[in-house]
Amino acid sequence: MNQRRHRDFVETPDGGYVTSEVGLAVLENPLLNKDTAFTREERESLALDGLIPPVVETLEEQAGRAYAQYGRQPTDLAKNVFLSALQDRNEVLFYRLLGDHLREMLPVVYDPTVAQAIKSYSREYRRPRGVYLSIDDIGGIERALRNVGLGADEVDLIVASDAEQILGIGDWGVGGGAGIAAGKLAVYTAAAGIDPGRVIPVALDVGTDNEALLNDPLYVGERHSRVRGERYDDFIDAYVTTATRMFPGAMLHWEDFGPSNARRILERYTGRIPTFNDDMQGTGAIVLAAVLGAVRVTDTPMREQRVVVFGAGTAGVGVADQLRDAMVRDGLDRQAATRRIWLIDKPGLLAEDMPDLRDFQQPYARPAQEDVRGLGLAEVVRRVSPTMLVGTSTVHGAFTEEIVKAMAEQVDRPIVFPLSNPTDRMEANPADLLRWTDGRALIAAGVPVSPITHNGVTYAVAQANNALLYPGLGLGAIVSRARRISDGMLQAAAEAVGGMVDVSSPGACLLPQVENLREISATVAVAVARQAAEEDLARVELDDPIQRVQDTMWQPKYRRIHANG
Ligand SMILES: NC(=O)C1=CN([C@@H]2O[C@H](COP(=O)(O)OP(=O)(O)OC[C@H]3O[C@@H](n4cnc5c(N)ncnc54)[C@H](O)[C@@H]3O)[C@@H](O)[C@H]2O)C=CC1
Ligand SMILES: CC(=O)C(=O)O
Ligand SMILES: [Mg+2]
Repeated sequence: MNQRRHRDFVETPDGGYVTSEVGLAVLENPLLNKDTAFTREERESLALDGLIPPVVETLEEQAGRAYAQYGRQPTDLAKNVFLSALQDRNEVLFYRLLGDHLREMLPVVYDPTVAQAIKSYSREYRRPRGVYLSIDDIGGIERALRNVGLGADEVDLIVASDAEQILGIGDWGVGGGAGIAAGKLAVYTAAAGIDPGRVIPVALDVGTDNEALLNDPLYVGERHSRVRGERYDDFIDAYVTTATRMFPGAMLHWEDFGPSNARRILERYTGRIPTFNDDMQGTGAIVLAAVLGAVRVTDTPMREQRVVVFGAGTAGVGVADQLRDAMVRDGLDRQAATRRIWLIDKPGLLAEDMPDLRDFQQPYARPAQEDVRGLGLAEVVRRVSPTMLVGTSTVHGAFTEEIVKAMAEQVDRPIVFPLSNPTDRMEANPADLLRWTDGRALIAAGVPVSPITHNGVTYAVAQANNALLYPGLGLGAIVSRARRISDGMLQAAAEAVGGMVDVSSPGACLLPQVENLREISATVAVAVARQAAEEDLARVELDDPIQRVQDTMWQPKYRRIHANG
Protein backbone atom coordinates (compact mmCIF):
# COMPACT_ATOMS: atom_id res chain seq x y z
CA MET A 1 0.00 0.00 0.00
CA ASN A 2 2.68 2.44 0.99
CA GLN A 3 3.71 4.19 -2.19
CA ARG A 4 5.07 7.30 -0.60
CA ARG A 5 4.82 8.98 2.73
CA HIS A 6 3.59 12.55 2.93
CA ARG A 7 4.29 13.72 6.44
CA ASP A 8 1.61 11.80 8.27
CA PHE A 9 -0.16 10.13 5.37
CA VAL A 10 0.72 7.95 2.42
CA GLU A 11 -0.54 7.94 -1.12
CA THR A 12 -2.18 4.77 -2.36
CA PRO A 13 -1.94 3.41 -5.90
CA ASP A 14 -5.52 4.55 -6.62
CA GLY A 15 -4.53 8.16 -5.81
CA GLY A 16 -6.17 8.27 -2.37
CA TYR A 17 -4.50 8.79 0.98
CA VAL A 18 -4.19 6.58 4.03
CA THR A 19 -3.53 8.27 7.34
CA SER A 20 -3.12 7.27 10.93
CA GLU A 21 -4.26 10.74 12.00
CA VAL A 22 -7.76 11.09 13.42
CA GLY A 23 -10.06 13.83 14.63
CA LEU A 24 -8.73 17.37 15.01
CA ALA A 25 -5.27 16.34 13.77
CA VAL A 26 -6.83 15.67 10.35
CA LEU A 27 -8.59 19.04 10.30
CA GLU A 28 -5.40 20.78 11.34
CA ASN A 29 -3.32 19.24 8.54
CA PRO A 30 -3.73 21.55 5.51
CA LEU A 31 -2.73 18.77 3.11
CA LEU A 32 -5.45 16.44 4.46
CA ASN A 33 -8.15 18.84 5.52
CA LYS A 34 -11.28 18.98 3.33
CA ASP A 35 -13.40 20.74 5.94
CA THR A 36 -17.11 20.45 4.98
CA ALA A 37 -16.21 18.27 1.99
CA PHE A 38 -15.41 15.16 4.06
CA THR A 39 -17.92 12.48 3.12
CA ARG A 40 -20.06 10.76 5.73
CA GLU A 41 -17.85 7.63 5.49
CA GLU A 42 -14.68 9.67 5.93
CA ARG A 43 -16.16 11.49 8.92
CA GLU A 44 -16.90 8.18 10.54
CA SER A 45 -13.61 6.46 9.77
CA LEU A 46 -11.45 9.49 10.62
CA ALA A 47 -13.35 10.30 13.85
CA LEU A 48 -14.59 13.62 12.52
CA ASP A 49 -18.28 13.18 13.40
CA GLY A 50 -19.49 16.18 15.29
CA LEU A 51 -16.31 18.18 14.55
CA ILE A 52 -17.67 19.60 11.28
CA PRO A 53 -21.09 21.16 10.55
CA PRO A 54 -23.51 18.53 9.15
CA VAL A 55 -23.56 19.65 5.53
CA VAL A 56 -21.40 17.80 2.99
CA GLU A 57 -20.21 20.27 0.36
CA THR A 58 -18.33 19.98 -2.89
CA LEU A 59 -15.00 21.69 -3.53
CA GLU A 60 -16.83 23.97 -5.98
CA GLU A 61 -19.28 25.07 -3.31
CA GLN A 62 -16.48 25.72 -0.86
CA ALA A 63 -14.57 27.69 -3.50
CA GLY A 64 -17.66 29.83 -4.11
CA ARG A 65 -17.90 30.72 -0.43
CA ALA A 66 -14.17 31.39 -0.15
CA TYR A 67 -14.29 33.67 -3.20
CA ALA A 68 -17.11 35.68 -1.64
CA GLN A 69 -15.11 35.96 1.61
CA TYR A 70 -12.07 37.03 -0.38
CA GLY A 71 -14.13 39.70 -2.13
CA ARG A 72 -15.13 41.18 1.22
CA GLN A 73 -11.51 41.81 2.26
CA PRO A 74 -10.98 45.57 2.19
CA THR A 75 -7.39 45.79 0.87
CA ASP A 76 -4.91 43.77 -1.15
CA LEU A 77 -2.91 43.11 2.01
CA ALA A 78 -6.03 41.83 3.80
CA LYS A 79 -6.70 39.61 0.77
CA ASN A 80 -3.14 38.28 0.99
CA VAL A 81 -3.55 37.53 4.70
CA PHE A 82 -6.90 35.84 4.00
CA LEU A 83 -5.35 33.64 1.31
CA SER A 84 -2.37 32.64 3.49
CA ALA A 85 -4.76 31.67 6.26
CA LEU A 86 -6.72 29.60 3.76
CA GLN A 87 -3.53 27.92 2.58
CA ASP A 88 -2.64 27.12 6.19
CA ARG A 89 -6.09 25.55 6.64
CA ASN A 90 -6.80 23.74 3.37
CA GLU A 91 -4.25 23.64 0.55
CA VAL A 92 -6.55 22.04 -2.02
CA LEU A 93 -9.16 24.75 -1.58
CA PHE A 94 -6.48 27.45 -1.64
CA TYR A 95 -5.02 26.18 -4.93
CA ARG A 96 -8.45 25.61 -6.44
CA LEU A 97 -9.41 29.21 -5.68
CA LEU A 98 -6.08 30.55 -6.92
CA GLY A 99 -6.29 28.49 -10.12
CA ASP A 100 -9.86 29.62 -10.80
CA HIS A 101 -8.92 33.30 -10.41
CA LEU A 102 -5.27 33.32 -11.38
CA ARG A 103 -5.18 36.71 -13.09
CA GLU A 104 -6.96 38.33 -10.16
CA MET A 105 -5.15 36.58 -7.34
CA LEU A 106 -1.59 36.10 -8.57
CA PRO A 107 -0.78 39.78 -7.91
CA VAL A 108 -2.14 39.32 -4.37
CA VAL A 109 -0.34 36.10 -3.49
CA TYR A 110 2.80 37.15 -5.34
CA ASP A 111 4.14 40.31 -6.97
CA PRO A 112 3.32 43.15 -6.16
CA THR A 113 1.30 42.54 -2.93
CA VAL A 114 3.80 40.03 -1.55
CA ALA A 115 6.06 43.06 -0.98
CA GLN A 116 3.50 44.58 1.42
CA ALA A 117 2.98 41.23 3.13
CA ILE A 118 6.73 40.93 3.66
CA LYS A 119 7.00 44.44 5.08
CA SER A 120 4.34 43.58 7.65
CA TYR A 121 5.44 39.96 8.25
CA SER A 122 6.29 40.35 11.94
CA ARG A 123 3.19 42.42 12.67
CA GLU A 124 0.81 40.14 10.78
CA TYR A 125 2.57 36.97 11.95
CA ARG A 126 0.10 34.24 12.86
CA ARG A 127 1.81 30.94 12.22
CA PRO A 128 5.01 29.62 10.68
CA ARG A 129 5.39 28.22 7.16
CA GLY A 130 8.45 26.27 6.07
CA VAL A 131 11.82 26.10 7.75
CA TYR A 132 13.70 28.89 9.53
CA LEU A 133 17.45 28.31 9.55
CA SER A 134 19.59 30.59 11.66
CA ILE A 135 23.23 31.52 11.17
CA ASP A 136 23.49 31.40 14.95
CA ASP A 137 22.68 27.69 14.94
CA ILE A 138 24.48 26.09 12.03
CA GLY A 139 24.46 22.80 13.93
CA GLY A 140 20.66 22.90 13.97
CA ILE A 141 20.19 22.83 10.18
CA GLU A 142 19.82 19.07 9.94
CA ARG A 143 17.46 18.91 12.91
CA ALA A 144 15.26 21.64 11.42
CA LEU A 145 15.08 19.96 8.02
CA ARG A 146 14.36 16.62 9.67
CA ASN A 147 11.54 18.16 11.68
CA VAL A 148 9.64 18.80 8.43
CA GLY A 149 8.97 15.08 8.47
CA LEU A 150 9.74 14.30 4.84
CA GLY A 151 11.86 11.35 3.73
CA ALA A 152 14.89 11.33 1.45
CA ASP A 153 12.87 10.82 -1.74
CA GLU A 154 9.95 13.02 -0.73
CA VAL A 155 11.29 16.46 -1.62
CA ASP A 156 11.41 17.81 -5.17
CA LEU A 157 12.24 21.40 -4.53
CA ILE A 158 13.56 23.79 -1.88
CA VAL A 159 13.28 27.56 -2.31
CA ALA A 160 15.63 29.53 -0.08
CA SER A 161 16.20 33.23 0.43
CA ASP A 162 18.42 35.27 2.74
CA ALA A 163 16.23 38.28 1.94
CA GLU A 164 18.99 40.81 1.33
CA GLN A 165 17.33 42.16 -1.84
CA ILE A 166 13.66 41.28 -1.69
CA LEU A 167 12.16 42.29 -5.06
CA GLY A 168 13.17 45.98 -5.21
CA ILE A 169 12.47 46.73 -1.54
CA GLY A 170 15.79 45.72 -0.03
CA ASP A 171 16.59 43.84 3.17
CA TRP A 172 13.55 42.41 5.00
CA GLY A 173 15.19 39.88 7.28
CA VAL A 174 13.51 36.66 8.26
CA GLY A 175 10.04 37.72 7.09
CA GLY A 176 11.45 38.54 3.68
CA GLY A 177 13.01 35.10 3.37
CA ALA A 178 9.97 33.23 4.62
CA GLY A 179 7.51 35.38 2.67
CA ILE A 180 9.26 35.31 -0.69
CA ALA A 181 10.04 31.58 -0.48
CA ALA A 182 6.40 30.78 0.29
CA GLY A 183 5.15 33.18 -2.42
CA LYS A 184 7.44 31.68 -5.06
CA LEU A 185 6.34 28.16 -4.06
CA ALA A 186 2.65 29.07 -4.30
CA VAL A 187 3.34 30.13 -7.89
CA TYR A 188 5.23 26.86 -8.54
CA THR A 189 2.15 24.89 -7.56
CA ALA A 190 -0.48 27.15 -9.14
CA ALA A 191 1.50 27.49 -12.37
CA ALA A 192 3.23 24.16 -12.82
CA GLY A 193 1.47 21.79 -10.46
CA ILE A 194 4.52 21.21 -8.29
CA ASP A 195 3.19 19.00 -5.48
CA PRO A 196 2.83 21.27 -2.42
CA GLY A 197 3.56 18.28 -0.17
CA ARG A 198 7.00 17.80 -1.72
CA VAL A 199 8.48 21.28 -1.35
CA ILE A 200 10.14 23.24 1.45
CA PRO A 201 10.36 27.03 1.76
CA VAL A 202 13.49 28.04 3.66
CA ALA A 203 14.27 31.38 5.32
CA LEU A 204 18.03 31.69 5.75
CA ASP A 205 18.23 34.08 8.69
CA VAL A 206 21.65 35.73 8.69
CA GLY A 207 20.46 38.82 10.54
CA THR A 208 19.34 42.05 8.91
CA ASP A 209 20.73 45.51 8.26
CA ASN A 210 17.20 46.91 8.26
CA GLU A 211 17.29 49.05 11.39
CA ALA A 212 13.55 49.50 11.48
CA LEU A 213 13.24 45.74 11.91
CA LEU A 214 16.03 45.56 14.49
CA ASN A 215 14.23 48.21 16.53
CA ASP A 216 10.78 46.70 16.12
CA PRO A 217 9.82 44.82 19.31
CA LEU A 218 7.62 42.51 17.22
CA TYR A 219 10.42 41.46 14.83
CA VAL A 220 10.54 37.64 14.74
CA GLY A 221 14.07 37.10 13.35
CA GLU A 222 17.61 37.11 14.72
CA ARG A 223 18.15 40.58 16.14
CA HIS A 224 21.59 41.49 14.82
CA SER A 225 23.15 42.93 11.71
CA ARG A 226 23.68 40.83 8.62
CA VAL A 227 26.59 38.41 8.95
CA ARG A 228 28.98 38.41 6.00
CA GLY A 229 32.26 36.77 5.03
CA GLU A 230 33.43 33.34 6.07
CA ARG A 231 30.67 32.69 8.59
CA TYR A 232 28.06 33.47 5.95
CA ASP A 233 29.72 31.19 3.42
CA ASP A 234 29.98 28.40 5.97
CA PHE A 235 26.28 28.74 6.74
CA ILE A 236 25.28 28.58 3.07
CA ASP A 237 27.59 25.63 2.58
CA ALA A 238 26.13 23.83 5.58
CA TYR A 239 22.62 24.41 4.20
CA VAL A 240 23.52 23.10 0.73
CA THR A 241 25.46 20.11 2.02
CA THR A 242 22.79 19.11 4.50
CA ALA A 243 19.82 19.67 2.18
CA THR A 244 21.38 17.74 -0.70
CA ARG A 245 22.46 14.89 1.57
CA MET A 246 19.03 14.58 3.18
CA PHE A 247 17.02 15.14 -0.03
CA PRO A 248 19.23 14.02 -2.94
CA GLY A 249 16.45 14.47 -5.50
CA ALA A 250 15.68 18.08 -4.60
CA MET A 251 16.40 21.09 -6.77
CA LEU A 252 17.66 24.15 -4.88
CA HIS A 253 16.19 27.50 -5.95
CA TRP A 254 17.89 30.74 -4.77
CA GLU A 255 15.76 33.87 -4.47
CA ASP A 256 16.40 37.52 -3.69
CA PHE A 257 19.99 37.41 -2.49
CA GLY A 258 22.03 40.60 -2.57
CA PRO A 259 24.34 41.24 -5.53
CA SER A 260 27.50 40.36 -3.60
CA ASN A 261 26.23 36.85 -2.86
CA ALA A 262 23.78 35.85 -5.60
CA ARG A 263 26.25 35.05 -8.33
CA ARG A 264 28.99 33.76 -6.06
CA ILE A 265 26.65 31.20 -4.55
CA LEU A 266 25.31 30.08 -7.89
CA GLU A 267 28.78 29.72 -9.36
CA ARG A 268 29.91 27.66 -6.40
CA TYR A 269 27.14 25.07 -6.67
CA THR A 270 25.88 25.12 -10.23
CA GLY A 271 28.26 22.45 -11.53
CA ARG A 272 27.54 20.10 -8.64
CA ILE A 273 23.80 19.98 -8.04
CA PRO A 274 20.52 20.92 -9.74
CA THR A 275 20.29 24.57 -8.72
CA PHE A 276 19.51 27.96 -10.18
CA ASN A 277 19.21 31.59 -9.22
CA ASP A 278 15.83 32.89 -10.25
CA ASP A 279 16.71 36.59 -10.25
CA MET A 280 19.70 36.10 -12.54
CA GLN A 281 18.66 33.17 -14.68
CA GLY A 282 14.85 33.08 -14.48
CA THR A 283 14.68 36.81 -15.13
CA GLY A 284 17.28 36.65 -17.90
CA ALA A 285 15.35 33.87 -19.63
CA ILE A 286 11.90 35.50 -19.41
CA VAL A 287 13.33 38.78 -20.69
CA LEU A 288 14.95 36.89 -23.55
CA ALA A 289 11.55 35.36 -24.33
CA ALA A 290 9.98 38.84 -24.50
CA VAL A 291 12.88 40.14 -26.57
CA LEU A 292 12.46 37.29 -29.06
CA GLY A 293 8.87 38.48 -29.52
CA ALA A 294 9.93 42.13 -29.79
CA VAL A 295 12.60 41.52 -32.44
CA ARG A 296 10.05 39.66 -34.52
CA VAL A 297 8.02 42.89 -34.52
CA THR A 298 10.96 45.17 -35.28
CA ASP A 299 12.35 42.69 -37.79
CA THR A 300 15.89 43.48 -36.65
CA PRO A 301 18.08 40.51 -35.78
CA MET A 302 19.50 39.98 -32.32
CA ARG A 303 23.03 40.60 -33.55
CA GLU A 304 22.07 44.17 -34.50
CA GLN A 305 20.48 45.14 -31.19
CA ARG A 306 22.00 47.78 -28.93
CA VAL A 307 20.99 47.24 -25.34
CA VAL A 308 21.18 49.63 -22.40
CA VAL A 309 20.61 48.02 -19.00
CA PHE A 310 19.89 50.48 -16.19
CA GLY A 311 20.68 48.83 -12.82
CA ALA A 312 23.65 46.46 -13.14
CA GLY A 313 22.88 44.18 -10.20
CA THR A 314 21.72 40.57 -9.95
CA ALA A 315 18.83 40.83 -12.39
CA GLY A 316 20.38 43.40 -14.75
CA VAL A 317 23.55 41.41 -15.37
CA GLY A 318 21.50 38.19 -15.57
CA VAL A 319 19.50 39.80 -18.38
CA ALA A 320 22.66 41.10 -20.06
CA ASP A 321 24.17 37.59 -20.02
CA GLN A 322 21.13 36.03 -21.70
CA LEU A 323 20.96 38.75 -24.36
CA ARG A 324 24.70 38.49 -25.02
CA ASP A 325 24.41 34.72 -25.46
CA ALA A 326 21.45 35.20 -27.82
CA MET A 327 23.57 37.59 -29.93
CA VAL A 328 26.37 35.02 -30.00
CA ARG A 329 23.90 32.40 -31.24
CA ASP A 330 22.92 34.91 -33.91
CA GLY A 331 26.45 35.05 -35.25
CA LEU A 332 28.48 37.53 -33.20
CA ASP A 333 31.60 36.56 -31.32
CA ARG A 334 31.41 36.93 -27.55
CA GLN A 335 33.34 40.14 -27.39
CA ALA A 336 31.36 41.84 -30.15
CA ALA A 337 28.12 40.77 -28.47
CA THR A 338 29.30 42.07 -25.09
CA ARG A 339 30.17 45.41 -26.69
CA ARG A 340 26.55 45.84 -27.81
CA ILE A 341 25.43 46.00 -24.18
CA TRP A 342 25.88 49.10 -22.02
CA LEU A 343 25.45 48.75 -18.26
CA ILE A 344 24.62 51.72 -16.07
CA ASP A 345 24.68 51.63 -12.29
CA LYS A 346 24.83 54.27 -9.55
CA PRO A 347 28.17 55.72 -10.73
CA GLY A 348 26.86 55.95 -14.32
CA LEU A 349 28.01 54.01 -17.37
CA LEU A 350 30.36 51.26 -16.22
CA ALA A 351 33.88 51.52 -17.60
CA GLU A 352 37.06 49.50 -17.12
CA ASP A 353 38.92 52.22 -15.26
CA MET A 354 36.25 52.53 -12.55
CA PRO A 355 37.14 51.45 -9.05
CA ASP A 356 34.83 49.05 -7.20
CA LEU A 357 33.36 47.31 -10.22
CA ARG A 358 31.83 43.99 -9.22
CA ASP A 359 33.45 40.98 -10.87
CA PHE A 360 30.26 40.10 -12.76
CA GLN A 361 30.00 43.66 -14.12
CA GLN A 362 33.57 43.71 -15.42
CA PRO A 363 33.00 41.95 -18.76
CA TYR A 364 30.57 44.69 -19.74
CA ALA A 365 32.69 47.65 -18.58
CA ARG A 366 33.43 49.95 -21.52
CA PRO A 367 37.07 50.11 -22.62
CA ALA A 368 38.93 53.09 -21.12
CA GLN A 369 39.69 54.50 -24.58
CA GLU A 370 35.97 55.04 -25.26
CA ASP A 371 36.16 57.75 -22.59
CA VAL A 372 32.54 57.31 -21.53
CA ARG A 373 33.04 56.44 -17.89
CA GLY A 374 30.19 57.53 -15.64
CA LEU A 375 27.88 58.96 -18.30
CA GLY A 376 24.26 59.22 -17.15
CA LEU A 377 21.33 57.44 -18.76
CA ALA A 378 20.21 60.43 -20.85
CA GLU A 379 23.67 60.91 -22.35
CA VAL A 380 24.13 57.18 -22.98
CA VAL A 381 20.81 57.03 -24.82
CA ARG A 382 21.81 60.03 -26.92
CA ARG A 383 25.18 58.53 -27.86
CA VAL A 384 24.27 54.86 -28.23
CA SER A 385 20.81 55.04 -29.88
CA PRO A 386 19.73 51.86 -28.08
CA THR A 387 17.13 49.59 -29.59
CA MET A 388 16.38 48.23 -26.09
CA LEU A 389 16.25 49.85 -22.68
CA VAL A 390 15.95 47.50 -19.70
CA GLY A 391 15.26 48.73 -16.14
CA THR A 392 16.44 46.64 -13.18
CA SER A 393 17.44 49.51 -10.90
CA THR A 394 14.55 49.83 -8.41
CA VAL A 395 14.51 53.55 -9.33
CA HIS A 396 10.94 54.65 -9.86
CA GLY A 397 10.54 57.03 -12.80
CA ALA A 398 14.17 56.70 -14.01
CA PHE A 399 12.95 56.39 -17.62
CA THR A 400 11.82 59.99 -18.00
CA GLU A 401 9.82 61.48 -20.84
CA GLU A 402 12.94 63.20 -22.15
CA ILE A 403 14.97 59.99 -22.19
CA VAL A 404 12.25 57.87 -23.76
CA LYS A 405 11.48 60.49 -26.39
CA ALA A 406 15.18 60.76 -27.24
CA MET A 407 15.29 56.97 -27.69
CA ALA A 408 12.14 57.02 -29.83
CA GLU A 409 13.60 59.67 -32.13
CA GLN A 410 16.41 57.29 -33.03
CA VAL A 411 14.60 53.98 -33.45
CA ASP A 412 11.26 53.21 -34.97
CA ARG A 413 10.03 50.69 -32.35
CA PRO A 414 11.91 51.23 -29.07
CA ILE A 415 11.90 48.17 -26.84
CA VAL A 416 11.45 49.42 -23.27
CA PHE A 417 11.24 47.06 -20.30
CA PRO A 418 10.78 48.72 -16.90
CA LEU A 419 11.21 45.50 -14.93
CA SER A 420 11.66 46.65 -11.33
CA ASN A 421 9.18 45.43 -8.73
CA PRO A 422 6.95 46.18 -6.97
CA THR A 423 4.85 48.78 -8.77
CA ASP A 424 6.29 51.76 -6.94
CA ARG A 425 9.79 50.87 -8.19
CA MET A 426 8.98 50.66 -11.91
CA GLU A 427 11.29 52.77 -14.04
CA ALA A 428 8.32 54.04 -16.06
CA ASN A 429 4.60 53.67 -16.27
CA PRO A 430 3.65 51.72 -19.44
CA ALA A 431 0.80 54.14 -20.27
CA ASP A 432 3.30 57.01 -20.24
CA LEU A 433 5.69 55.03 -22.43
CA LEU A 434 2.97 54.58 -25.03
CA ARG A 435 1.98 58.25 -24.84
CA TRP A 436 5.56 59.51 -25.14
CA THR A 437 6.28 57.27 -28.14
CA ASP A 438 2.90 57.63 -29.79
CA GLY A 439 2.22 53.93 -29.37
CA ARG A 440 5.53 52.77 -30.86
CA ALA A 441 7.17 51.40 -27.69
CA LEU A 442 7.29 47.62 -27.26
CA ILE A 443 6.84 47.17 -23.56
CA ALA A 444 7.19 44.53 -20.87
CA ALA A 445 6.91 45.25 -17.15
CA GLY A 446 7.72 43.22 -14.04
CA VAL A 447 4.28 43.64 -12.49
CA PRO A 448 0.87 43.01 -14.09
CA VAL A 449 -0.46 45.98 -16.06
CA SER A 450 -4.03 46.30 -17.38
CA PRO A 451 -4.46 46.72 -21.15
CA ILE A 452 -3.95 50.31 -22.31
CA THR A 453 -5.88 51.96 -25.12
CA HIS A 454 -3.96 54.60 -27.04
CA ASN A 455 -5.23 56.22 -30.25
CA GLY A 456 -7.82 53.50 -30.73
CA VAL A 457 -5.39 50.58 -30.34
CA THR A 458 -5.49 48.40 -27.22
CA TYR A 459 -2.05 47.34 -26.05
CA ALA A 460 -1.62 44.23 -23.91
CA VAL A 461 1.51 44.87 -21.85
CA ALA A 462 3.60 41.75 -21.26
CA GLN A 463 4.43 40.78 -17.71
CA ALA A 464 8.11 39.91 -17.98
CA ASN A 465 8.29 38.38 -14.56
CA ASN A 466 10.32 35.28 -13.88
CA ALA A 467 7.06 33.71 -12.59
CA LEU A 468 6.23 32.96 -16.21
CA LEU A 469 9.35 30.88 -16.50
CA TYR A 470 10.71 29.35 -13.31
CA PRO A 471 7.70 27.08 -12.54
CA GLY A 472 8.03 25.30 -15.89
CA LEU A 473 11.80 25.20 -15.55
CA GLY A 474 11.40 23.53 -12.17
CA LEU A 475 8.81 21.07 -13.44
CA GLY A 476 11.00 20.13 -16.41
CA ALA A 477 13.95 19.57 -14.09
CA ILE A 478 11.80 17.50 -11.71
CA VAL A 479 10.28 15.21 -14.35
CA SER A 480 13.65 14.54 -15.93
CA ARG A 481 15.37 14.43 -12.52
CA ALA A 482 18.00 16.70 -14.02
CA ARG A 483 21.48 16.55 -12.53
CA ARG A 484 22.09 20.26 -13.31
CA ILE A 485 20.26 23.29 -14.64
CA SER A 486 22.24 24.19 -17.75
CA ASP A 487 22.36 27.31 -19.91
CA GLY A 488 20.85 25.18 -22.65
CA MET A 489 17.85 24.37 -20.45
CA LEU A 490 17.31 28.08 -19.73
CA GLN A 491 17.54 28.88 -23.42
CA ALA A 492 15.07 26.11 -24.24
CA ALA A 493 12.69 27.54 -21.64
CA ALA A 494 12.99 31.07 -23.07
CA GLU A 495 12.44 29.87 -26.62
CA ALA A 496 9.44 27.79 -25.56
CA VAL A 497 7.76 30.85 -24.00
CA GLY A 498 8.79 33.09 -26.89
CA GLY A 499 7.32 30.59 -29.34
CA MET A 500 3.89 30.78 -27.72
CA VAL A 501 2.99 34.29 -28.85
CA ASP A 502 1.77 35.79 -32.09
CA VAL A 503 3.06 39.34 -32.14
CA SER A 504 1.79 40.21 -35.59
CA SER A 505 -1.25 42.32 -34.67
CA PRO A 506 -0.97 45.93 -33.42
CA GLY A 507 -0.79 46.10 -29.62
CA ALA A 508 -0.06 42.37 -29.31
CA CYS A 509 1.47 41.15 -26.07
CA LEU A 510 5.15 40.13 -26.22
CA LEU A 511 4.57 37.23 -23.84
CA PRO A 512 1.70 34.83 -23.26
CA GLN A 513 -0.95 35.97 -20.78
CA VAL A 514 -0.75 35.05 -17.13
CA GLU A 515 -4.11 33.23 -17.14
CA ASN A 516 -2.44 30.65 -19.39
CA LEU A 517 0.24 30.02 -16.81
CA ARG A 518 -0.42 26.29 -16.53
CA GLU A 519 -0.16 25.85 -20.27
CA ILE A 520 2.97 28.03 -20.40
CA SER A 521 4.58 26.03 -17.61
CA ALA A 522 3.75 22.69 -19.22
CA THR A 523 5.24 23.86 -22.52
CA VAL A 524 8.37 25.12 -20.78
CA ALA A 525 8.69 21.90 -18.77
CA VAL A 526 8.59 19.72 -21.87
CA ALA A 527 11.22 21.86 -23.60
CA VAL A 528 13.43 21.79 -20.50
CA ALA A 529 13.08 18.03 -20.00
CA ARG A 530 13.94 17.41 -23.66
CA GLN A 531 16.97 19.66 -23.41
CA ALA A 532 18.12 17.91 -20.22
CA ALA A 533 17.94 14.59 -22.08
CA GLU A 534 19.77 16.07 -25.07
CA GLU A 535 22.61 17.24 -22.84
CA ASP A 536 22.71 13.91 -20.99
CA LEU A 537 21.70 15.63 -17.77
CA ALA A 538 18.47 13.67 -17.23
CA ARG A 539 18.56 10.92 -14.62
CA VAL A 540 15.41 9.28 -16.02
CA GLU A 541 14.64 8.48 -19.60
CA LEU A 542 11.29 9.90 -20.77
CA ASP A 543 9.57 8.15 -23.68
CA ASP A 544 6.80 10.69 -23.73
CA PRO A 545 7.79 13.93 -21.95
CA ILE A 546 4.48 15.62 -22.83
CA GLN A 547 2.44 12.97 -21.05
CA ARG A 548 4.91 12.71 -18.17
CA VAL A 549 4.65 16.45 -17.57
CA GLN A 550 0.84 16.24 -17.56
CA ASP A 551 0.87 13.24 -15.22
CA THR A 552 3.29 14.88 -12.81
CA MET A 553 1.29 18.09 -12.39
CA TRP A 554 -0.49 18.08 -9.04
CA GLN A 555 -4.16 19.01 -9.32
CA PRO A 556 -6.17 20.78 -6.61
CA LYS A 557 -8.70 17.99 -6.13
CA TYR A 558 -9.73 16.17 -2.99
CA ARG A 559 -8.49 12.60 -2.62
CA ARG A 560 -10.40 9.85 -0.91
CA ILE A 561 -8.95 9.50 2.60
CA HIS A 562 -8.92 6.21 4.48
CA ALA A 563 -8.03 5.63 8.08
CA ASN A 564 -5.07 3.37 8.64
CA GLY A 565 -6.12 0.08 10.14
N1 LIG B 1 10.67 41.27 -13.55
C1 LIG B 1 11.33 40.32 -12.94
O1 LIG B 1 11.12 39.13 -13.14
C2 LIG B 1 12.39 40.67 -11.96
C3 LIG B 1 12.58 41.95 -11.56
N2 LIG B 1 13.56 42.24 -10.66
C4 LIG B 1 13.61 43.61 -10.18
O2 LIG B 1 14.82 44.22 -10.53
C5 LIG B 1 15.17 45.13 -9.51
C6 LIG B 1 16.59 44.86 -9.09
O3 LIG B 1 16.65 43.59 -8.45
P1 LIG B 1 18.05 42.89 -8.18
O4 LIG B 1 18.84 42.87 -9.43
O5 LIG B 1 17.77 41.65 -7.47
O6 LIG B 1 18.70 43.95 -7.18
P2 LIG B 1 20.23 44.37 -7.08
O7 LIG B 1 20.37 45.13 -5.82
O8 LIG B 1 21.11 43.21 -7.30
O9 LIG B 1 20.41 45.36 -8.33
C7 LIG B 1 19.94 46.67 -8.41
C8 LIG B 1 21.03 47.50 -9.06
O10 LIG B 1 20.50 48.78 -9.35
C9 LIG B 1 21.50 49.71 -9.01
N3 LIG B 1 20.94 51.03 -8.78
C10 LIG B 1 20.30 51.50 -7.69
N4 LIG B 1 20.02 52.81 -7.83
C11 LIG B 1 20.50 53.17 -9.03
C12 LIG B 1 20.54 54.40 -9.74
N5 LIG B 1 20.03 55.52 -9.20
N6 LIG B 1 21.09 54.42 -10.96
C13 LIG B 1 21.59 53.29 -11.51
N7 LIG B 1 21.62 52.10 -10.87
C14 LIG B 1 21.07 52.06 -9.66
C15 LIG B 1 22.14 49.12 -7.76
O11 LIG B 1 23.40 49.70 -7.47
C16 LIG B 1 22.22 47.67 -8.12
O12 LIG B 1 23.42 47.34 -8.79
C17 LIG B 1 14.17 44.94 -8.38
O13 LIG B 1 13.20 45.96 -8.41
C18 LIG B 1 13.55 43.63 -8.68
O14 LIG B 1 12.21 43.58 -8.26
C19 LIG B 1 14.41 41.31 -10.16
C20 LIG B 1 14.27 40.00 -10.53
C21 LIG B 1 13.21 39.59 -11.42
C1 LIG C 1 10.23 38.85 -9.63
C2 LIG C 1 11.41 38.75 -8.80
O1 LIG C 1 11.97 37.68 -8.62
C3 LIG C 1 11.95 39.93 -8.18
O2 LIG C 1 11.46 41.03 -8.44
O3 LIG C 1 12.91 39.79 -7.40
MG1 LIG D 1 13.32 37.72 -6.99
